[in-house]
Amino acid sequence: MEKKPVITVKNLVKNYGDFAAVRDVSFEVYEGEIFGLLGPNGAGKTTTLEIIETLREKTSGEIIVDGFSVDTNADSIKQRIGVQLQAAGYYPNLNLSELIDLFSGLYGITKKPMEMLGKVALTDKAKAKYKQLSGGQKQRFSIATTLINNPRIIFLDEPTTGLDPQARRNLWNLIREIRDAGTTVVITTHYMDEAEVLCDRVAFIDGGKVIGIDTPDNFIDKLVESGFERPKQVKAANLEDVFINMTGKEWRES
Ligand SMILES: Nc1ncnc2c1ncn2[C@@H]1O[C@H](COP(=O)(O)OP(=O)(O)OP(=O)(O)O)[C@@H](O)[C@H]1O
Repeated sequence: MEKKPVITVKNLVKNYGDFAAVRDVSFEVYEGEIFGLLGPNGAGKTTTLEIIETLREKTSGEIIVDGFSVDTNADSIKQRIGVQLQAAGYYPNLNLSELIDLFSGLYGITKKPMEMLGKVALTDKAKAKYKQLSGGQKQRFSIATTLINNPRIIFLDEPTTGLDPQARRNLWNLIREIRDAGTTVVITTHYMDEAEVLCDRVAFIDGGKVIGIDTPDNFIDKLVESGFERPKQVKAANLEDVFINMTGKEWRES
């Protein structure tokens, strides 16, 4: 199948004063994939994402999102993407249903709150306030808000940080469903197990530069071919398997 780029980043540079946070980043994200940006703290992932999202100015380079340049068509890009709000953006006195109404109004569109909440299995929480939700429910609600404007691409910055193993798996399934429904997903994560099972392709960023880009499988195969071996025989299960086995495979939220 022909891979069609939906995001093109060419020679992106971002300096904060004398400090070069992004040094020369180039990559493409293909339509319909889950694309992971991986790298150590401070590598420049969030800066890169925020520039693509038109929330931050670049120093130089070229960025095209769904055919539009961030330089000349930032508004068209904003209409085509979904970005997670920081928790502070959720007005404390409104319930989930009212928040969806509010955000729909900001986009100038009408969306049925129950339909949006249904996409993330939160209809029974329609009358709850954001602060009353569990960590997993908060993340799911936040993902629902990224879908309100029927975006072509959504951006998820560390969406599973702090979640328990079941909630994490539940969120992976949700993200896969969103991709399968035709939305491209760009995600950052510090969990390599998550990137391995979830991402179609990943880019490693370090010191403001892309140091590798490929499918997780290809990266692992190449490392093994190079003679790499794990220092210790890996056990057939790990502590996370024990956790899931003891607390039940089904996701729950008490
Ligand atoms: N507004 C700013 N002013 C100055 N320096 C900044 C600013 N924002 C980010 N930086 C610096 O730019 C570098 C890249 O930060 P960025 O947040 O993009 O990294 P990251 O890869 O997302 O890290 P993390 O994994 O910790 O979220 C860091 O050294 C950071 O301190």
